[in-house]
Amino acid sequence: MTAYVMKGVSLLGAAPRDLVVRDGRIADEPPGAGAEVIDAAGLVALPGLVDLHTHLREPGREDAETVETGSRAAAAGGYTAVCAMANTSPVADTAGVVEQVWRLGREAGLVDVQPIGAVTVGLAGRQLAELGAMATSAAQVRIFSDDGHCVADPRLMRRALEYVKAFDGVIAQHAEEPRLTEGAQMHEGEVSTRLGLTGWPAVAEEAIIARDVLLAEHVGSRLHVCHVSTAGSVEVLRQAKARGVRVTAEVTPHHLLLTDELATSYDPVYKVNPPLRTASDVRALRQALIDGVIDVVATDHAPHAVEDKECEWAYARPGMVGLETALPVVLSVLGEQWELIAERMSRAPARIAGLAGHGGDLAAAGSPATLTLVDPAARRTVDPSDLVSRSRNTPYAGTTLPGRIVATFLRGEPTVLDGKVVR
Ligand SMILES: NC(=O)N[C@@H](CC(=O)O)C(=O)O
Ligand SMILES: [Zn+2]
Repeated sequence: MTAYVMKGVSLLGAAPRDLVVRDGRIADEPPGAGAEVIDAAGLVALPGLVDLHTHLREPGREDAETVETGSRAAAAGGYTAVCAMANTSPVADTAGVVEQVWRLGREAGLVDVQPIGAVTVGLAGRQLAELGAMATSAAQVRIFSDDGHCVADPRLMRRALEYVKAFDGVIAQHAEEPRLTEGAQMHEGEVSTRLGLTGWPAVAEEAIIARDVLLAEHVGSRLHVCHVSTAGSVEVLRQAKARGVRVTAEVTPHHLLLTDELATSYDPVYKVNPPLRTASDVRALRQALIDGVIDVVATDHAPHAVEDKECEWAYARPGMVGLETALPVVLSVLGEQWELIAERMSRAPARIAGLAGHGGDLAAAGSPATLTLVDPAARRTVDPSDLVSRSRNTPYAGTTLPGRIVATFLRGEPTVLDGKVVR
């Protein structure tokens, strides 16, 4: 195994030093002859990023993304682990499907692909899927989600929370009261009124989060809230956390940066679920991320084929790709707060997903060399045709963002060097 020495690298913004990688780990002895030298002057090393919410589309929509192409996009974005959402076709609601995704991830070998299992059979919200069989499968599923759909039935949600408590699993909820979002096309507010589009009200998210934190408190189980998008949701979470409820939450890069005003273009690239909200929601989400009311930035990378996006707004699928722009967007929002970025994009998601070997301390000799090197001084104008992902539905085309991922290492092996995916 090749040894590496990263010359003049800054660990989370600290003074420059040399970082030696040997036998897959951070070493505190000299690299020895034959080590590859990486000129890392001006670069910042972060623990490899971990995404709790990635749609890899395999099995079923390999024309939009595969485990392999999504893994490549993840590595290019500085990720070393991704949690693959269950809304594939067939749905990841059996041990067989989660094992298939897990095995495809291992074969691609670029990031650790941790499958998420469905909560209910076929995401239909009627009966619990075989959570135990998925947990004890080779994929060792710990996170369950019907993402794309809400587990709307409170009795099923309660039973799911009870079931996973035995193995310290977590239910990740897509919080959307379906009766309040029938026919919804965008955020319900001033802009939707102006455009005459059916609105998706903030309360449809907030009502489910309020219910679910109470259920999680009652059961004493772990709840994770996917893609929090409103200021009101932040307040519900703040109160629940203050009471000691075992709840964690994520926000997407796009909800930290973009607003519902973009819908005035009628360009479906801005159509996403939950929808882009208002500027005051964006402000509340940023503050919650800084405060820790929101634990994690998760991409909700949602690749879609051209025919599903380049059509009329009403017919377009919701979702945007995000793996390759997540860190640049977060840098543009938070600035170079490296400790905070490492916590919200690597350590906290690794803890929530139970991914040992991710979110480690790069200053500690013996830690896995699972890391990413970022050039914070570089700026990049996003060109959809440059994306590594198989899909092109980025809302940032033509936008200039700070930060470039120069290299990514998974257990001492480079997956990205000089900004290019190695394999
Ligand atoms: N976020 C989206 O707009 N779409 C996701 C599903 C989801 O995360 O709800 C998808 O699978 O395309
Ligand atoms: Zn969702």
